[in-house]
Amino acid sequence: MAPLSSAVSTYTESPSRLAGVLILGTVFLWIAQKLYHALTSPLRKIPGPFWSHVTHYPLKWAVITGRRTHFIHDLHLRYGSIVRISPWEVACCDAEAARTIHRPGSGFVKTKWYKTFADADHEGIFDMSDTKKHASRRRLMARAFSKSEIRGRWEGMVQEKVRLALWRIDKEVSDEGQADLLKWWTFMATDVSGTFMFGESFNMLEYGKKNDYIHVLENVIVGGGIRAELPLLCRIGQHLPITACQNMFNSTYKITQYGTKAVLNSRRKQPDDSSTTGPGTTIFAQLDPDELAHTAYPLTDADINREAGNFIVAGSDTTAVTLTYLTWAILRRPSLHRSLVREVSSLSEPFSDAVIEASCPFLNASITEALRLYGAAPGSLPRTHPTSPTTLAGFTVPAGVTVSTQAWSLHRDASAYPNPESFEPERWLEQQPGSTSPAPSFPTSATHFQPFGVGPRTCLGLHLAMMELRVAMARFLAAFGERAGLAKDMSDEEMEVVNFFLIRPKGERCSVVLSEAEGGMKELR
Ligand code: HEM
Repeated sequence: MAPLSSAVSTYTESPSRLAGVLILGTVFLWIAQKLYHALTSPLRKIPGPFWSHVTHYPLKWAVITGRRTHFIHDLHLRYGSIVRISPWEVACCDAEAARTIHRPGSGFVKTKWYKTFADADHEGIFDMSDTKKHASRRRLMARAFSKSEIRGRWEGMVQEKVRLALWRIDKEVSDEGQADLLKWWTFMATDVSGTFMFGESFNMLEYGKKNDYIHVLENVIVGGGIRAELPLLCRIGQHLPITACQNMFNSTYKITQYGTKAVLNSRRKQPDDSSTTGPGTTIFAQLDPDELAHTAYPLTDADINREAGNFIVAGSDTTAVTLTYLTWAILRRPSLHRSLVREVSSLSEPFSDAVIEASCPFLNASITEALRLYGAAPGSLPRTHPTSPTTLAGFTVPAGVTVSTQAWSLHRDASAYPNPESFEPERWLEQQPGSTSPAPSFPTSATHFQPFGVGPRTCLGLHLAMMELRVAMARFLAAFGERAGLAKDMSDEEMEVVNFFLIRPKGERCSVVLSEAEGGMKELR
């Protein structure tokens, strides 16, 4: 017994040695537990890098550095259409698997990632995981967000905001030599969203500079993306005495404050409740009256407040960023730019969204192509099946595991899109038999095209977003024609994509110039 008691007394008399032994012991147990998990995990047969068996930190690093979509895409290129990206998460880039996960009645639900992202004490349509409650909320909203209602009630407002944005772009070029499209498209989309959800424009286009609200909006998306993946980092950041951290991680409650306007304005009477023409007060004043009367989940003021916050976050930067990349991609290709100017100049004024959709095949194909390469929300859409294992791309994925699909990779699958990284609107044009002009084919149901998500959780604002993209791009081309071009100091590197749930250009701007030409800008204001 003597040697043992002397060993024990050596450690108790030397606290630093004892601490060393405890640390070594803890590290040993941690490694043993990780190895045990790696060797016994039901995910161990799914292809993936060795680290994915034991840690999620390489993935989390990609999140913090704004490269999550690229990181997962590289893993798909190396390991195939199904890949393990962390000890408990699997990514699929397989059209059939995407259908299995997202089809109605699949049993897959949104994971708690969405609740952490939304960071609200009251759930909304974006983060609901109860499928019955979600279906009821969608039915309530379906009529107000339908294409005919969106066009009938809101097109005039969208056309007006677009005109104002173009006028501001023209003026900024006159005053400063160039104009920042990312800024003006963001102001335009935010003013549209404000009027649509809250019944009041933020007047960003009139003020012409970022206000507190825009900063909140920028923070809420980046902060939400980081919070959802690294909650601990966010909890620490919230309490650090650093303004940038506090703004980033505490911004959700400010969005909710704006939501009270939506509640007040939605109570105002509609000019004409029954018709699908005429302006709206807010989108919440146009919900389906039958559903409102009979739903098992009535819409309270707190719900309206929450949904208004959801919609403004979901609907502003998404549209603005996609539109910025669309304009940039067109201006980089002079021959495409020329064709589009020609196509739009054949429209007679005042042309409507319906006319653009029906008469501008090249423009519609360019929008589709921009959504393929630069749709603003191309990242993982995490889902889980709470009760059953599922076979995906030939592998069994147990119940409770997070599975995700990312449009970024599906849209870059060379088997569906030859030369996938290249912006080629022509790939969406089909020659109709007997016709000399191309016709657009917008494959909304195609399994390899999911810029707005897919299945019952597909984007609610799709028709509003598409109308903004069409009207803004057509009016830009009509107003500036071939005078518009990228500023000389704009590099491709500045437009490289960074990804914090949504994507953004790395350089945070997209500057354009307008060359001198007879006549100046056409028909604005
Ligand atoms: C180009 C613009 C837009 C893009 C690329 C886009 C993309 C998406 C995507 C990919 C989803 C699916 C998210 C998921 O399944 O996890 C989604 C959902 C959603 N989007 Fe959009 N969106 C855009 C514009 C808008 C607009 C203008 C609104 C206006 C209200 C909006 C409202 C929503 C809502 C409420 C959801 C959640 C739907 C649900 O879970 O039932 N989006 N969007």
